[in-house]
Amino acid sequence: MTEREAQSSKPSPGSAGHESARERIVLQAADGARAEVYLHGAHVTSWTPAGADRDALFLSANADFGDGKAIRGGIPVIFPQFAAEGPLPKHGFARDRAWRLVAGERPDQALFELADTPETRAIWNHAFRAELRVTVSGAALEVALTVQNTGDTPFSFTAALHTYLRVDDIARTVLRGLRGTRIRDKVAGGDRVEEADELRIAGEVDRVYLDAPPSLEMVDGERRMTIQSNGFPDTVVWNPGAALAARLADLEPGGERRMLCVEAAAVGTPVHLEPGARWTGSQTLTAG
Ligand SMILES: O=P(O)(O)OC[C@H]1O[C@@H](O)[C@H](O)[C@@H](O)[C@@H]1O
Repeated sequence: MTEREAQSSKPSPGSAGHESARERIVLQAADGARAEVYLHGAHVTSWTPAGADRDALFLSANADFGDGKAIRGGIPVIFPQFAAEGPLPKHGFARDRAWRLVAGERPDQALFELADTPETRAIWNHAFRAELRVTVSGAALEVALTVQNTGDTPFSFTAALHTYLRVDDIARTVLRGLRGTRIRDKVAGGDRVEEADELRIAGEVDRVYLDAPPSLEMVDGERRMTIQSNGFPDTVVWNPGAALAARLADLEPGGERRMLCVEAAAVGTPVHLEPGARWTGSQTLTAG
Protein backbone atom coordinates (compact mmCIF):
# COMPACT_ATOMS: atom_id res chain seq x y z
CA MET A 1 0.00 0.00 0.00
CA THR A 2 1.07 3.55 -0.59
CA GLU A 3 2.24 5.19 2.60
CA ARG A 4 0.34 8.30 3.68
CA GLU A 5 1.68 10.66 6.25
CA ALA A 6 1.10 14.15 7.52
CA GLN A 7 4.18 16.25 7.03
CA SER A 8 4.14 17.57 10.55
CA SER A 9 4.27 14.08 12.06
CA LYS A 10 7.38 12.89 10.29
CA PRO A 11 9.29 15.54 8.37
CA SER A 12 11.80 14.22 5.85
CA PRO A 13 15.38 15.56 5.87
CA GLY A 14 14.72 17.46 2.65
CA SER A 15 11.77 19.33 4.06
CA ALA A 16 12.58 19.52 7.76
CA GLY A 17 11.50 22.77 9.31
CA HIS A 18 8.31 23.22 7.32
CA GLU A 19 5.41 23.43 9.73
CA SER A 20 2.37 22.04 8.04
CA ALA A 21 -0.12 19.27 8.57
CA ARG A 22 -0.58 18.81 4.82
CA GLU A 23 -0.77 15.24 3.75
CA ARG A 24 1.88 13.73 1.57
CA ILE A 25 2.28 10.34 -0.02
CA VAL A 26 5.56 8.47 0.25
CA LEU A 27 6.44 6.16 -2.63
CA GLN A 28 9.05 3.52 -2.01
CA ALA A 29 10.36 0.94 -4.49
CA ALA A 30 11.90 -2.35 -3.38
CA ASP A 31 15.24 -1.20 -4.82
CA GLY A 32 15.33 1.81 -2.48
CA ALA A 33 14.07 4.49 -4.89
CA ARG A 34 11.83 6.93 -3.02
CA ALA A 35 9.60 9.92 -3.74
CA GLU A 36 7.23 12.17 -1.84
CA VAL A 37 4.09 13.74 -3.32
CA TYR A 38 1.86 16.30 -1.63
CA LEU A 39 -1.88 16.12 -2.25
CA HIS A 40 -1.59 19.91 -2.45
CA GLY A 41 -0.93 20.30 -6.18
CA ALA A 42 -0.14 16.55 -6.60
CA HIS A 43 3.27 18.07 -6.16
CA VAL A 44 6.34 15.80 -6.16
CA THR A 45 8.66 17.45 -3.64
CA SER A 46 11.35 14.81 -3.28
CA TRP A 47 12.87 12.01 -5.34
CA THR A 48 15.87 9.93 -4.41
CA PRO A 49 16.86 7.41 -7.10
CA ALA A 50 17.92 3.93 -5.94
CA GLY A 51 21.47 4.02 -4.63
CA ALA A 52 21.69 7.83 -4.73
CA ASP A 53 23.18 9.76 -1.84
CA ARG A 54 20.87 12.76 -2.13
CA ASP A 55 17.63 14.13 -3.50
CA ALA A 56 17.66 14.71 -7.26
CA LEU A 57 15.02 17.46 -7.07
CA PHE A 58 15.50 20.96 -5.72
CA LEU A 59 13.10 22.07 -2.98
CA SER A 60 13.53 25.57 -1.59
CA ALA A 61 14.10 25.72 2.16
CA ASN A 62 11.77 28.77 2.09
CA ALA A 63 8.99 27.04 0.13
CA ASP A 64 5.50 28.08 1.18
CA PHE A 65 3.10 25.15 1.68
CA GLY A 66 0.14 27.38 2.53
CA ASP A 67 -3.34 27.37 1.01
CA GLY A 68 -3.47 28.90 -2.43
CA LYS A 69 0.34 28.92 -2.67
CA ALA A 70 2.54 27.04 -5.09
CA ILE A 71 5.41 25.09 -3.56
CA ARG A 72 8.78 26.41 -4.80
CA GLY A 73 10.69 23.41 -6.09
CA GLY A 74 9.96 19.78 -6.87
CA ILE A 75 7.53 19.31 -9.75
CA PRO A 76 4.65 21.81 -9.88
CA VAL A 77 1.85 20.70 -12.23
CA ILE A 78 0.94 23.56 -14.53
CA PHE A 79 -2.60 23.42 -15.92
CA PRO A 80 -4.75 24.78 -17.63
CA GLN A 81 -2.53 27.75 -18.52
CA PHE A 82 1.22 28.01 -18.79
CA ALA A 83 2.77 31.16 -17.24
CA ALA A 84 0.94 34.42 -18.01
CA GLU A 85 0.13 33.37 -21.57
CA GLY A 86 -3.63 33.85 -21.28
CA PRO A 87 -6.34 35.39 -19.10
CA LEU A 88 -6.08 32.92 -16.18
CA PRO A 89 -3.94 33.27 -13.02
CA LYS A 90 -0.24 32.67 -13.73
CA HIS A 91 0.46 28.97 -14.33
CA GLY A 92 -3.25 28.12 -13.92
CA PHE A 93 -4.71 26.58 -10.78
CA ALA A 94 -3.72 22.89 -10.61
CA ARG A 95 -0.58 23.59 -8.59
CA ASP A 96 -2.42 25.22 -5.71
CA ARG A 97 -5.46 22.90 -5.34
CA ALA A 98 -5.90 19.80 -3.22
CA TRP A 99 -5.81 16.71 -5.45
CA ARG A 100 -7.25 13.35 -4.37
CA LEU A 101 -5.31 10.10 -4.05
CA VAL A 102 -7.16 7.64 -6.29
CA ALA A 103 -5.17 4.44 -6.14
CA GLY A 104 -2.56 3.47 -3.64
CA GLU A 105 -2.22 -0.23 -4.31
CA ARG A 106 1.45 -0.22 -5.22
CA PRO A 107 4.13 1.15 -2.89
CA ASP A 108 6.09 2.57 -5.83
CA GLN A 109 3.23 4.27 -7.70
CA ALA A 110 0.35 6.60 -6.95
CA LEU A 111 -2.44 8.15 -8.96
CA PHE A 112 -3.92 11.55 -8.11
CA GLU A 113 -7.05 13.19 -9.46
CA LEU A 114 -8.32 16.74 -9.84
CA ALA A 115 -11.75 17.48 -11.29
CA ASP A 116 -13.60 20.72 -11.88
CA THR A 117 -15.41 22.34 -8.97
CA PRO A 118 -17.47 25.52 -8.67
CA GLU A 119 -14.18 27.26 -7.74
CA THR A 120 -12.32 26.07 -10.84
CA ARG A 121 -15.41 26.79 -12.97
CA ALA A 122 -15.31 30.39 -11.74
CA ILE A 123 -11.75 30.64 -13.10
CA TRP A 124 -12.03 28.39 -16.17
CA ASN A 125 -15.54 27.37 -17.09
CA HIS A 126 -14.91 23.80 -18.29
CA ALA A 127 -15.63 20.29 -17.01
CA PHE A 128 -12.44 18.25 -16.82
CA ARG A 129 -10.72 15.43 -15.00
CA ALA A 130 -6.94 15.53 -14.61
CA GLU A 131 -4.85 12.61 -13.40
CA LEU A 132 -1.25 12.55 -12.32
CA ARG A 133 0.49 9.19 -12.10
CA VAL A 134 3.84 9.13 -10.30
CA THR A 135 6.10 6.06 -10.42
CA VAL A 136 9.54 5.49 -8.90
CA SER A 137 11.73 2.64 -10.03
CA GLY A 138 15.51 2.19 -9.89
CA ALA A 139 17.18 5.30 -11.28
CA ALA A 140 13.95 6.66 -12.80
CA LEU A 141 11.00 8.83 -11.87
CA GLU A 142 8.05 8.94 -14.25
CA VAL A 143 5.34 11.57 -13.98
CA ALA A 144 2.38 11.38 -16.36
CA LEU A 145 -0.40 13.96 -16.66
CA THR A 146 -3.69 13.01 -18.29
CA VAL A 147 -6.48 15.47 -18.98
CA GLN A 148 -9.96 14.43 -20.04
CA ASN A 149 -12.75 16.67 -21.27
CA THR A 150 -15.73 15.50 -19.21
CA GLY A 151 -18.06 18.23 -20.48
CA ASP A 152 -20.07 18.70 -23.65
CA THR A 153 -18.12 21.55 -25.25
CA PRO A 154 -14.54 21.50 -26.59
CA PHE A 155 -11.71 23.24 -24.71
CA SER A 156 -8.03 24.07 -25.14
CA PHE A 157 -5.30 24.33 -22.53
CA THR A 158 -1.57 24.68 -22.06
CA ALA A 159 0.32 22.67 -19.45
CA ALA A 160 3.73 21.76 -18.08
CA LEU A 161 5.55 19.63 -15.56
CA HIS A 162 7.66 22.43 -14.07
CA THR A 163 10.51 20.22 -12.87
CA TYR A 164 13.15 21.80 -10.60
CA LEU A 165 16.28 19.67 -11.02
CA ARG A 166 18.80 19.97 -8.22
CA VAL A 167 22.33 20.84 -9.29
CA ASP A 168 25.49 21.24 -7.21
CA ASP A 169 26.61 24.32 -9.11
CA ILE A 170 24.68 25.99 -11.94
CA ALA A 171 27.98 27.40 -13.27
CA ARG A 172 29.14 23.83 -13.95
CA THR A 173 25.83 22.63 -15.36
CA VAL A 174 25.11 22.06 -19.05
CA LEU A 175 22.00 20.93 -20.87
CA ARG A 176 22.53 18.94 -24.05
CA GLY A 177 20.20 18.14 -26.92
CA LEU A 178 18.51 21.42 -27.83
CA ARG A 179 20.72 22.50 -30.73
CA GLY A 180 18.66 23.44 -33.79
CA THR A 181 15.46 23.98 -31.76
CA ARG A 182 13.43 27.17 -32.16
CA ILE A 183 13.44 29.34 -29.02
CA ARG A 184 10.85 31.80 -27.76
CA ASP A 185 13.05 33.84 -25.44
CA LYS A 186 11.21 35.74 -22.68
CA VAL A 187 14.37 37.45 -21.40
CA ALA A 188 16.12 38.49 -24.63
CA GLY A 189 12.82 38.74 -26.51
CA GLY A 190 12.10 37.43 -29.99
CA ASP A 191 12.58 34.08 -31.64
CA ARG A 192 15.78 32.39 -32.75
CA VAL A 193 17.29 28.95 -33.12
CA GLU A 194 19.50 27.36 -30.46
CA GLU A 195 23.06 27.15 -31.74
CA ALA A 196 24.77 25.70 -28.70
CA ASP A 197 25.46 21.98 -28.34
CA GLU A 198 25.66 22.59 -24.61
CA LEU A 199 23.39 25.19 -23.04
CA ARG A 200 25.07 26.97 -20.12
CA ILE A 201 23.17 29.11 -17.65
CA ALA A 202 24.53 32.56 -16.83
CA GLY A 203 21.95 34.89 -15.32
CA GLU A 204 18.22 34.75 -15.94
CA VAL A 205 17.06 32.23 -18.55
CA ASP A 206 13.38 31.91 -19.45
CA ARG A 207 12.83 30.14 -22.76
CA VAL A 208 10.27 28.00 -24.48
CA TYR A 209 11.98 25.56 -26.86
CA LEU A 210 9.30 24.75 -29.43
CA ASP A 211 8.99 21.18 -30.76
CA ALA A 212 12.02 20.18 -28.75
CA PRO A 213 13.74 16.79 -29.01
CA PRO A 214 12.14 14.31 -26.60
CA SER A 215 15.41 13.34 -24.95
CA LEU A 216 17.82 15.76 -23.25
CA GLU A 217 20.77 15.28 -20.96
CA MET A 218 21.77 17.48 -18.06
CA VAL A 219 25.33 17.23 -16.80
CA ASP A 220 26.17 18.80 -13.46
CA GLY A 221 29.82 18.19 -12.64
CA GLU A 222 30.06 14.42 -12.28
CA ARG A 223 26.30 13.86 -12.22
CA ARG A 224 24.10 13.12 -15.24
CA MET A 225 20.38 13.14 -15.74
CA THR A 226 18.43 12.04 -18.79
CA ILE A 227 15.19 13.97 -19.28
CA GLN A 228 12.71 12.22 -21.53
CA SER A 229 9.33 13.59 -22.51
CA ASN A 230 6.42 12.02 -24.26
CA GLY A 231 3.33 13.85 -25.50
CA PHE A 232 4.65 17.24 -24.40
CA PRO A 233 6.05 18.82 -27.59
CA ASP A 234 7.94 21.72 -25.98
CA THR A 235 10.60 22.18 -23.33
CA VAL A 236 10.83 25.21 -21.04
CA VAL A 237 14.18 26.09 -19.50
CA TRP A 238 14.02 28.47 -16.55
CA ASN A 239 16.45 29.82 -14.02
CA PRO A 240 15.70 33.17 -12.35
CA GLY A 241 19.33 34.33 -12.09
CA ALA A 242 20.51 36.25 -9.03
CA ALA A 243 18.53 39.49 -9.47
CA LEU A 244 15.09 37.91 -9.97
CA ALA A 245 15.86 35.22 -7.38
CA ALA A 246 16.42 37.90 -4.76
CA ARG A 247 12.84 39.08 -5.34
CA LEU A 248 11.32 35.60 -4.92
CA ALA A 249 10.54 35.43 -1.19
CA ASP A 250 10.03 31.67 -1.26
CA LEU A 251 13.37 30.91 -2.91
CA GLU A 252 16.14 30.29 -0.40
CA PRO A 253 19.13 32.67 -0.70
CA GLY A 254 21.42 31.47 -3.50
CA GLY A 255 18.81 28.90 -4.56
CA GLU A 256 19.21 29.88 -8.22
CA ARG A 257 22.70 28.35 -8.14
CA ARG A 258 21.34 24.99 -7.00
CA MET A 259 18.47 24.47 -9.45
CA LEU A 260 17.58 24.30 -13.09
CA CYS A 261 14.02 23.96 -14.31
CA VAL A 262 13.69 21.73 -17.36
CA GLU A 263 9.97 21.55 -18.01
CA ALA A 264 8.05 19.18 -20.24
CA ALA A 265 5.50 21.55 -21.75
CA ALA A 266 2.65 21.97 -24.20
CA VAL A 267 2.76 25.71 -24.78
CA GLY A 268 3.41 26.64 -28.43
CA THR A 269 0.21 24.99 -29.64
CA PRO A 270 -2.52 24.57 -27.00
CA VAL A 271 -3.93 21.07 -26.58
CA HIS A 272 -7.47 20.89 -27.95
CA LEU A 273 -9.90 18.35 -26.51
CA GLU A 274 -13.33 17.52 -27.87
CA PRO A 275 -15.96 16.30 -25.37
CA GLY A 276 -14.90 12.92 -23.98
CA ALA A 277 -11.37 13.13 -25.43
CA ARG A 278 -8.21 12.55 -23.37
CA TRP A 279 -4.62 13.71 -23.69
CA THR A 280 -1.54 12.40 -21.86
CA GLY A 281 1.94 13.85 -21.53
CA SER A 282 4.75 12.51 -19.41
CA GLN A 283 8.29 13.20 -18.28
CA THR A 284 10.77 10.56 -17.19
CA LEU A 285 13.92 11.51 -15.31
CA THR A 286 16.73 8.97 -15.15
CA ALA A 287 19.76 9.59 -12.98
CA GLY A 288 23.26 8.40 -13.88
O1 LIG B 1 7.26 32.01 -9.85
P1 LIG B 1 6.37 31.05 -10.59
O2 LIG B 1 4.95 31.53 -10.72
O3 LIG B 1 6.45 29.67 -10.04
O4 LIG B 1 6.94 30.98 -12.08
C1 LIG B 1 8.27 30.65 -12.29
C2 LIG B 1 8.64 30.70 -13.77
O5 LIG B 1 8.10 29.57 -14.41
C3 LIG B 1 8.56 29.40 -15.75
O6 LIG B 1 8.02 28.23 -16.27
C4 LIG B 1 8.15 30.58 -16.58
O7 LIG B 1 8.65 30.42 -17.90
C5 LIG B 1 8.66 31.84 -15.95
O8 LIG B 1 8.24 32.96 -16.71
C6 LIG B 1 8.20 31.94 -14.51
O9 LIG B 1 8.74 33.11 -13.91
